[in-house]
Amino acid sequence: MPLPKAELHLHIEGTLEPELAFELAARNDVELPYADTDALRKAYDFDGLQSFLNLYYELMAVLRTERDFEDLANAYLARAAAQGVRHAEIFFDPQAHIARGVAMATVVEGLWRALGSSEANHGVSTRLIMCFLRDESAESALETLEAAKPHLDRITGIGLDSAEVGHPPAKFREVYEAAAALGLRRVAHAGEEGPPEYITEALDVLGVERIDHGLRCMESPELVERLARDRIPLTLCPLSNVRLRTVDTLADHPLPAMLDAGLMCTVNSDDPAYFGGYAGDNFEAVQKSLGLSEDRLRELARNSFLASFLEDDEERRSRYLAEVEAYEF
Ligand code: HPA
Ligand SMILES: [Zn+2]
Repeated sequence: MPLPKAELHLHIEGTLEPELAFELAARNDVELPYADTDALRKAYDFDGLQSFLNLYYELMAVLRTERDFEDLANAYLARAAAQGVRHAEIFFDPQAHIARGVAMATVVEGLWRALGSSEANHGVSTRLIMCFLRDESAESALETLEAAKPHLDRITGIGLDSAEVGHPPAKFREVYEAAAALGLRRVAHAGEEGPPEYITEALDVLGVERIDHGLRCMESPELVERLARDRIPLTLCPLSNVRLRTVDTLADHPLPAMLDAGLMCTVNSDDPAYFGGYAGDNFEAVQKSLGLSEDRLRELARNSFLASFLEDDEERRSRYLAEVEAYEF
């Protein structure tokens, strides 16, 4: 039995495996510019975030109907469950779909068909986090929040993703304030490719409760001290960092130094179909390459539940935490 864990950094569009991409392309009569799954997999050779994002947005063309989003989410939940994920807080990128003529309702209700029955079907509790694309305008983010208003019973929080450098968090101050007023939880990608200042800005200007990635905090001792003191969760994605060349190899990943510095780290998969592994694969990879002790692995699993948005279900959180403490390696 794998170590029980929560996944807090997972883009549902990044779980689109080549086989499902071709299945949906056939179903929706969409032509993909790749001969087959092998040819597509050969395109998974990224030299940074933008080269990945180009393919990530291109493949979304196959997602058209509620059923497509439902199938995508069910495929992820089944794989995640098999790797010990007991709770998943799932990002989605509505602007990337609305721009292609796919309505917010199609995306959210399609995902919900899988998420709403996930506990019964997969034994995984879920939350949905709507991300704004930071390389789109602040006005577009506000329009997206407006479009989401009929669906807020399905949506727990907001996030910020896509191309980071040149798009500082403060650009989205207004939409984060509006979302907070609606009772939405707030997270943001920061310090993946962007500088440590973006992490500080996400905390101070956007009021985020967790930082997605946050790797580059290690360049600022003052920031590390603050993040550790305030127990700000960082949702790290080790295999993603290697594939997007944020670190050279897994053995060079700063996770051990981050844990030693007292940072509240969690381990997640980001876009598992593209980066070579799901949540459990990421745990296994850091265990093997970084020699993390069982205590450290248990700490990472414990952190994932402590950092999750389960405040409305503390009984469940306690149950998950008890599973972590009782786990035998
Ligand atoms: O790793 C990522 N970083 C930024 N934006 C993203 N959108 C999907 N995955 C990512
Ligand atoms: Zn991400």
